[in-house]
Amino acid sequence: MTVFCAIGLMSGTSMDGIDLAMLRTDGRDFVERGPAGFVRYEAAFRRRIEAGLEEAKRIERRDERPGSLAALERDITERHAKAVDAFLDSEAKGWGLPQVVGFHGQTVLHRPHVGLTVQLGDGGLLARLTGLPVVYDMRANDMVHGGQGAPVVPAYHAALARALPQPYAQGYPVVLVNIGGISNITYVPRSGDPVAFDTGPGNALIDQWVLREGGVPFDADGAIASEGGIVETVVARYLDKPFFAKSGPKSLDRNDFTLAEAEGMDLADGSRTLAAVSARSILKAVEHMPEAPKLWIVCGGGRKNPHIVADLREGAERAGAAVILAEDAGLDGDATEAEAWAYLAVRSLQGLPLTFPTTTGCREPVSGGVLAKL
Ligand SMILES: Nc1ncnc2c1ncn2[C@@H]1O[C@H](COP(=O)(O)OP(=O)(O)OP(=O)(O)O)[C@@H](O)[C@H]1O
Ligand SMILES: CC(=O)N[C@H]1[C@@H]2OC[C@@H](O2)[C@@H](O)[C@@H]1O[C@H](C)C(=O)O
Repeated sequence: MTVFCAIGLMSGTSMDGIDLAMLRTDGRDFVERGPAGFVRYEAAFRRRIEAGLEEAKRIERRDERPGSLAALERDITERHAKAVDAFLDSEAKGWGLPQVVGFHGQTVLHRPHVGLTVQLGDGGLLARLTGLPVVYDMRANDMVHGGQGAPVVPAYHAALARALPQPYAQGYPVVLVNIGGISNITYVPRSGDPVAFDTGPGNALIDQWVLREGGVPFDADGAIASEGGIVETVVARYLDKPFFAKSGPKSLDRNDFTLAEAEGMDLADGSRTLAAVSARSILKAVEHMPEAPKLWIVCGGGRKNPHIVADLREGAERAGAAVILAEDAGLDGDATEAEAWAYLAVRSLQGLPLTFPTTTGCREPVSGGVLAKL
């Protein structure tokens, strides 16, 4: 068994900043989780990325960088390099020098139906700036092989689910749910391949709503939603969308769901209603799972919105399943995606599959990623 020390970097669809995490892993069953960190983007930079999403709509070939996107890609990469340097000097000090960096970059466009996914992130530049080998562009090869290009985290979710501490190790099928800007699930049966897909909007609509209606970037601890109620007609409008009737594999672009269905509510009702949309769209995913899960493990920033978690718990418990937070299972729900990128980089170095027919719809299990050496 060859164990690598790897660092993973994730800038997700919430566009709130860079998550960093360190792992020692063989890219298979052995995973020793290390320190994690986060560098927040200031509001002006988040707005630049948002503007970048608009410009990216013109992209037809994935290497095109129209308008400000080339400059944005360089700035995103430089920020990742600074984040790595600071992380190695602080949280990760003493954990050893990583042998590889797994670099997600920032998704600015995702159109799986035409085989196009674009992550801003210059792996070669990051390798030069950090002095470390970098594995990047880990979605593209999956698309070349007929996959959705997302979600890619399930290989790591499955490794975590197979190493759960007692009493949770009895709980199969286990579902790991990531409530990020968009939510995605990985269904892990007692044996066999994981099943995965995106489930719908996570926090992105809530963030957009509270920014527009209240001038704040997110509904911290669900405080705004606590003042409001669920408008069921709005929930129904969202859940009636054809996306929810489709079975997986399926994946979303951040702009596939908008606030169009939410217009007319006041700030608090909107926040509460969109939290319900987030939870119920995750629960609807059960319709597309091979069996009803026994245990849900919640990762991602949305687990800090108590309304999302309460709604999810209520629905899951009604179906006889338990809902726990990542931390209850000894995990770090903020770091899971960054850890996954570290894990996937090690798998990429070894030529192991990153994705499977049951996770992205690729024709056969495929590896991926591009290695930028020094
Ligand atoms: N204390 C909190 N209370 C409520 N919501 C929170 C809190 N902290 C974070 N969030 C939500 O979590 C979001 C960030 O989540 P996360 O970091 O998991 O997303 P991401 O990694 O960008 O997304 P994705 O998984 O889609 O790539 C924030 O934008 C916010 O909406
Ligand atoms: C194209 C893209 O960046 N998709 C993200 C997004 O954020 C959550 C969900 O949609 C998931 O499919 C994916 O990220 C996770 C990390 C993944 O690939 O597993």
